[in-house]
Amino acid sequence: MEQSGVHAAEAPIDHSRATPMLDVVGLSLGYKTPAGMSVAVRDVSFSVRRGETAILLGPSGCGKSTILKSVAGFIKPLQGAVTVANRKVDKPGPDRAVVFQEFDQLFPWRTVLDNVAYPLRATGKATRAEAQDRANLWLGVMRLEAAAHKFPHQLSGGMKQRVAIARALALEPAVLLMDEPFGALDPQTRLRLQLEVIEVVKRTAATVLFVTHSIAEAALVGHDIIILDGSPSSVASIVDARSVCDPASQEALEVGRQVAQSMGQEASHVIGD
Ligand SMILES: Nc1ncnc2c1ncn2[C@@H]1O[C@H](COP(=O)(O)OP(=O)(O)OP(=O)(O)O)[C@@H](O)[C@H]1O
Repeated sequence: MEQSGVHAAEAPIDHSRATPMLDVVGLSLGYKTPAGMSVAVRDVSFSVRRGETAILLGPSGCGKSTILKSVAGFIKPLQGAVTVANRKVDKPGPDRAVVFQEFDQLFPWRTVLDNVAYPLRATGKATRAEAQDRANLWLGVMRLEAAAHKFPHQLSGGMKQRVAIARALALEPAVLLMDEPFGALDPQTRLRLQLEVIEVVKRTAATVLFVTHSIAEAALVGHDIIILDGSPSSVASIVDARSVCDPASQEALEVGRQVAQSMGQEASHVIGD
């Protein structure tokens, strides 16, 4: 999103000219275990263009979160590299912000406003007054003005996730990383938040890497759907979902079918996932 803020990219993005913001090249990742190195991901390559959302999709345990953590800088590659805006990632940094699935990722002792403002001050991105202004702005974007002075325990799960998203976006990261952010929500709230995130991503030209194991969510939220398979996993295929605007549309069904086929699943699974 780079210094754009909310005002930035209200103009539509010309995707044909969009350049990669995130590049993952030949990435292999693993975990040290008592029995030796356990390789989780092998030779994964993909890129995410500026202002677009890429989905990591695949069965449980295929390495989606592992890749996301590596992009965040928490896990070092065994091989290959991650670059964000042409800078190699070797540790966590302010150019990447992460939203997790868990509702308890907020500071319980801080108000909603302060949850969003505090990281801006702590990272030196803003003075106290600027941080408050920016936090108020982003609470507005996520329709949370009325909750500004509440504490996390007074919020619903969906509201907590919206605060976590506002907090991440307020940092104006080059890449926003989302690890199943709506996985613990009821279907109705989940759909509402999916549509809100799509709208905010469009307005702010955020570049997003989004983990899910829902085909329907992938088809709705993503521009590209990166399908992982195998053990250790690698990229099985990448499906273009740019045609999908409505979860109930023919286009959504068609993309869902393509994805299901790549994952070796029955197309009927798509509708109910
Ligand atoms: N800390 C760890 N130590 C050892 N192995 C791990 C660790 N974390 C994950 N793994 C293993 O790495 C592989 C990939 O896990 P990961 O959590 O990235 O998968 P995932 O696709 O995100 O799964 P899910 O959809 O269930 O969240 C799995 O085999 C998992 O058991």
